[in-house]
Formats: sequence, structure tokens, C-alpha cells
Amino acid sequence: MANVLDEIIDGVREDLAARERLLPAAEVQAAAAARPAALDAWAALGGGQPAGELRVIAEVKRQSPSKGALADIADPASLAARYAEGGASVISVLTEQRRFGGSLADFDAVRAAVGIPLLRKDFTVEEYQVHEARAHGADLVLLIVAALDDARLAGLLELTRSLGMEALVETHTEDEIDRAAAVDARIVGVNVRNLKTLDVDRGVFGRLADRLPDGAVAVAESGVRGPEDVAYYAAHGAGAILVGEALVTHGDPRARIQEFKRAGAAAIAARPGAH
Ligand SMILES: O=P(O)(O)OC[C@@H](O)[C@@H](O)c1c[nH]c2ccccc12
Repeated sequence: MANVLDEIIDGVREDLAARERLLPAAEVQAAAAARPAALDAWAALGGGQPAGELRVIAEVKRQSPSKGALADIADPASLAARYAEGGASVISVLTEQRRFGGSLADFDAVRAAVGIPLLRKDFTVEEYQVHEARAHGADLVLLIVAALDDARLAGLLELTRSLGMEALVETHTEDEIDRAAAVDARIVGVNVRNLKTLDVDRGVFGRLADRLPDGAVAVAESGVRGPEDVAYYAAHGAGAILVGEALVTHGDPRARIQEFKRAGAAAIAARPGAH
């Protein structure tokens, strides 16, 4: 049953093996331990706070398996600086190379440019990648439930927290949400793009939102084209949105984030029972 997700992970494992030959696990662990403490991404995303604002996780995304090249990002650091000025709460930097055109060099450039929490966005399947994320100054890593069995999901989340980071735990089905809840995920994403087929169905968020664990930050991932999609996610309970394409293809991402935040806050204020 080959699907896109499995194919991507095969490539990720090959690239990972090559990096491990260059920098052994003990060295990457030492580099992680030497970093200043991670920033609190949970708090930045409104964790534990009353609903009001919609937080934006703005993504540095060069290309995707579904669409190919999205944007010629000559300077990821200045793009990230504009994201921060627009009011992004977290910046996501894709580091997967083969399908998304990302790199740890992009991550490093962004880390040097902004002081807000960063998500190292990759297909995390091995402990090495978690230490590596921290060694590069990440505050948040991505754990995709569909790519991990229960034991590995629990183990990677525990390691992430032991390094002072948090995880965005990504789901796409009811069963995956229950698996995320079972490991006490505190930041739970619903990706409306099915990573096995790449189909986007924004209604997935509305259908699954009620099942998200109480007290977790609910993140609507993918598929934001404009303020109407932001309002839809916010109306259905999103505390944060993760946006890539709509920002990297926009001429003024700073203004676009501000617009998304206004649309989100208005939809939250209009939720039944908001007053
Ligand atoms: O460009 P979009 O549709 O705004 O999507 C952003 C983000 O959700 C998407 O890049 C993403 C969500 N989950 C992932 C897992 C791996 C790689 C990429 C992703």
C-alpha cells in the first residue's frame, strides 16, 4: 500500500542516515543540550488562555508534493521577519528537502532572524531528528500520528518535552485524534490535507473539531486561501491556523497575517456562547 506519506518517509530516512554519518547521535545530543532553553510555544499559541485571539503559525514553504514550486524564497530570514511583524505567534520552517525543498539551512537563517517560537516542520520518525531540531534552536517539532505507531508517538513526545520543547501532534481522522489524546498531546492539529492522497477537504476540520481534547490548542492546518477559510476554522473552534501557500504567494504577507487575525478574532467573537 504505497502512498505519498510512505514514499516521503522513505526519502526522509535515507537523508537522515546520511546526516547521522556526518554528525553522530552523541554529538547532536550534546549540541542540543548546549542550547539556551526553548521558548514556550504552548503559551504563544494561547494555551490555557480564554478564547479571543486566533493565533497564526506562518510557514516558510518553497514547494509541495501536490503543487510543485510555490514561491522563489530568496531570503527566508526576511520572509520570517515579515511574518513576525504581521503578528505570527509561531513560524514553521519546512526542513524536508526532497518534496518540500526545505533545509536546516533555511531553519538556521530564520532562527537567526526572529525571536518568536519556531516549529521545525519535518517528518519526525527518529529520536535523532528531535535532538537535531533542538540543536538548531527549535521550540516545537511536528509529530504526524499517521506516520507513527503508539509507542513511537509516545516516546518521541516524551523526548521532545524532556528537551523543553512541545510538539504539534498532527491528525486527520477521529482515530488519530483519540491516539493524540491518549498520549496527552497539548497542541493538536487537524490537517485538512490527507497526506496519503494529498486531497484537501476543509470540512474535515469542522467534522472533527468537537472530538479534539479539552484544554488542547486546536490547530487547523492547510487549505487557507483567504479570510473566509480562516473564519470557517475559527468559527469551528480553531485556536490557531497553520498557513503556508497563501502567505508565500502573497505580495504582502505581513498585511495578510493581520487580515487573517482580524477575520479569526471576529469569528471567535461570533461563536455561540462567546458573550
Ligand atoms: O500551504 P498550506 O495549504 O497553507 O499548508 C500549510 C501546512 O499545513 C502544510 O504545509 C502541512 C501540514 N502538515 C504537513 C506535514 C508535512 C509537510 C507539510 C505539511
